This record gives sequence, structure tokens and C-alpha cells, in this order.
Amino acid sequence: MAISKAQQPLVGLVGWRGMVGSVLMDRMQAEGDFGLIEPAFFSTSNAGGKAPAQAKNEAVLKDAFDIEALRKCDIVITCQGGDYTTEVFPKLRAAGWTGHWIDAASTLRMQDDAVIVLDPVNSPVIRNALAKGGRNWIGGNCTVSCMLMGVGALYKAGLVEWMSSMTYQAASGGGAQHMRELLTQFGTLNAEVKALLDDPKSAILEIDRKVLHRQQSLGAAETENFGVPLGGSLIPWIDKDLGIGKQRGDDGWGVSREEWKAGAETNKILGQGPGFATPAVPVDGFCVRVGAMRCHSQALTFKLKKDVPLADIEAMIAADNQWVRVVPNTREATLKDLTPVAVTGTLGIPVGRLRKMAMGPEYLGAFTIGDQLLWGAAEPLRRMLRILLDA
Ligand SMILES: NC(=O)C1=CN([C@@H]2O[C@H](COP(=O)(O)OP(=O)(O)OC[C@H]3O[C@@H](n4cnc5c(N)ncnc54)[C@H](OP(=O)(O)O)[C@@H]3O)[C@@H](O)[C@H]2O)C=CC1
Ligand SMILES: N[C@@H](CC(=O)OP(=O)(O)O)C(=O)O
Repeated sequence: MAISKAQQPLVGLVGWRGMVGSVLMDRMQAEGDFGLIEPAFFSTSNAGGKAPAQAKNEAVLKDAFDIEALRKCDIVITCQGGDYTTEVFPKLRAAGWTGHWIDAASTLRMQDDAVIVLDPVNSPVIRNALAKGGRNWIGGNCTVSCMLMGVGALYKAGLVEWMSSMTYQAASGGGAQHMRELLTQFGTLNAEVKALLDDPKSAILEIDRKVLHRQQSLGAAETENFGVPLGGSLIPWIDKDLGIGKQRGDDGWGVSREEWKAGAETNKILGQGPGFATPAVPVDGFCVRVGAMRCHSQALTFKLKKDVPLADIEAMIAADNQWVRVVPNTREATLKDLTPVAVTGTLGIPVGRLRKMAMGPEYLGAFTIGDQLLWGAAEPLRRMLRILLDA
């Protein structure tokens, strides 16, 4: 479907009131995107209700399962989630819809006819697919997108022999209820020892003992989302157990789905690996949930193909895009600029702790952070919309 230049394209928005969708709406508002489109707001729960203030001619919420209504859209953007995509996308295509589908969910990412969109990193891949009639544009995994926004320069320069990522992923990656649960747990733990904390002479090991006891006795209601306490703890497993390999020692044994995405999606975004002429770069590591709110952090180890001076690496990273910034590898700069609290709510992608590692001059260490609702979810979708509008 060619996007009409005579009138503003009809853009269906699904999932706009969820957490990712709300961030997307804020960004679209801030960038004036609504001035370029005719938005149609859809709902899975409130068809016929009042559309938000950004609505123009289509002031009533449409049914997000109404294939005929979706078919009228030039572009559909969905942040509704994988179950919705699984149910609606095939029906919409089967009904002959040829519009552009932009999606935050992981469902379609690895399909051959889908491009994982992160245009500051893979604009050539996107434009190549667009020229060939591509119509399925899927946002990448939040950790992968934030990582590539930070250190994509090293991949673009062909310098990476392999990379290992150790992640520290925020509660928001699980959704809004996970963020609430984390804060509830922190509150419960604080209440348990409040009197002791207020007394400067109380014994810290007594506080510690009470906190541990409370963590271990949290009720099912307080661990419903994470399954175990996260406040004052961590969880070294994110997403499904892929069950790859049948026994210990088999290739791929014991990888979590989140860890699998790191390698699969990094390579697909860069246009290398299966289906591309360039071979994949090995990317692997461990993904860990920590008690941060909405920024994903990651410690990266690179094996570079050659020894490149650190100053050159810093310059390359800093010049890659307008959002990345190199944080000097000092304690003071790290504490000031390289924490989730410093980054949350911004599009900035700091990359710090850059140093050559003890293993040899080709081994590079780095630490990077990104707001997983901005570059990790909403912003690549918004920018894909603009690419389509400008095409
Ligand atoms: N959370 C994340 O970090 C990331 C999520 N994603 C993808 O985005 C999808 C959506 O994630 P997320 O935004 O966190 O999901 P949410 O649960 O916040 O929102 C999803 C939908 O739930 C419905 N809903 C029900 N109750 C409420 C409520 N009280 N407030 C707002 N919405 C409500 C809304 O649909 P309706 O209006 O139709 O009722 C909404 O669109 C995920 O499933 C995933 O596929 C991708 C990257 C990161
Ligand atoms: N799995 C991510 C969040 C997410 O939604 O990822 P994906 O879009 O790849 O399913 C996390 O928990 O932090």
C-alpha cells in the first residue's frame, strides 16, 4: 500500500494507553507527529469509548479486533503485546491488508519478512527492505536496542570478533505490575525494620536478620509477578526457559530466551547472520533482573579483531549518533552520569567504564545504560513511523 501524499495517512494506534504506548504517545506529541497523521485509536477493552485528546476526526475508540476497521489504516502501530499480535496480525494480512505494521512485541521479530527497526544503527537495512516492499517493522528487544545505540559503532566498523553482555535489567521490562510489586516489596521491608533504622544504636545484623526473614516470608500476593522477592535481591533469569538441548553439555543448553535474543536480534538488526551475506558475530551472556525501575544497564566484554587505541574507540563511539555519550572512566564521572537514576526519562545513552582488560589489548570492557521504555521500546517505533511518512 503506497502512503497517500494527498491526505494525511490514517494511522491506527493500538496499546496507546499501556506503559510503552503512553511513552510513545508522549514522544509523538513532543515531536509533532500527530500533526502529520490522521490517528485512529483502538482499544481491546473499551470500543466506543472516548478517544484521547490527540484524536482528530476519529474521536471514538475503535475495536482493536475489528479487522475491517484495521484494514482502513495505512499504518498500524501496536504496543498491545504479543498475544494481540498473534491473534490479529495473521487475520489482517489474510484479509488482504497491505499496510505497514509497526509493533513493539517480539512475536514477529525473527520472521524473514520482518525488519527489527533501530534506524540510527540499521538505517540501510530498513531502507533496503522498504525499497523491496517490506511492510512489517518490529521494535527490538529493549536490552539489545539500548546496547546497540551505545556501542553500535564498533559493530559498524567491523571490529567485533565476539561480545559478552551481563545485564542488569529493570523491573519495567516485565510491565507496570512488576514495577508496582518491586516498590511494594521495598516498602514492606522498610516497614519491617523502621523502628530499628530510626535508632542509630540498633545492630545492623539484627536489621539484616529481620529483612531476610521478611523477604523469605513474603506472601504470594507480594511476589505474584516476579515469583520471588526482587527488593533487596536479584533474579538471574529473564523470560522463558528455551529448553534448547536436552542435557547438560548440549549446544545452547540452559539459555534463557532473553539471552538468546541478545545474539539473534543483534545480528538481525545489523543485517548479518542467517539470511544475510555476512556471518553472525557471537553474542552471549547472562540476563539478570535487578531492583532498578526502568533503565536497563549492561556490562560488556568485547574481543576485538585487532588492538585499537582506547582513544580511537572512545572517539568512534562518541561520533556514532547524537544520543550516545562517552562517560570518562573515572569514579566521579561514573557516579554522576552512569547510573539508571541519571538516565531515566532521557534519550541519552551513556557508555562508560571503557578500558582495555587484563586478558590482552584486544579485550575491551564497557558499561552502558538506556531507558528501556524510550530507546528500548517506544522511540524506534516512532522513528519508523517518521521514515514511512517521509518515504
Ligand atoms: N514493558 C516493556 O518493557 C516492553 C514491552 N514491550 C511490548 O509492549 C507490550 C506492552 O507492554 P506494556 O506497555 O508494558 O503493557 P501494559 O500492560 O502497560 O499495556 C498493555 C495494554 O493493557 C491494557 N490495560 C489494561 N489495564 C490497563 C491500565 N490500568 N492502564 C493501562 N493499560 C491497561 C491496555 O489495552 P486497552 O486499552 O486495549 O485496554 C494496554 O494497551 C508488551 O507485551 C511487549 O510486547 C516491548 C518492549 C519493552
Ligand atoms: N524482556 C524484556 C522486556 C521485553 O518486553 O522484551 P521483548 O520486547 O524482547 O519481549 C525485559 O524483561 O526486560
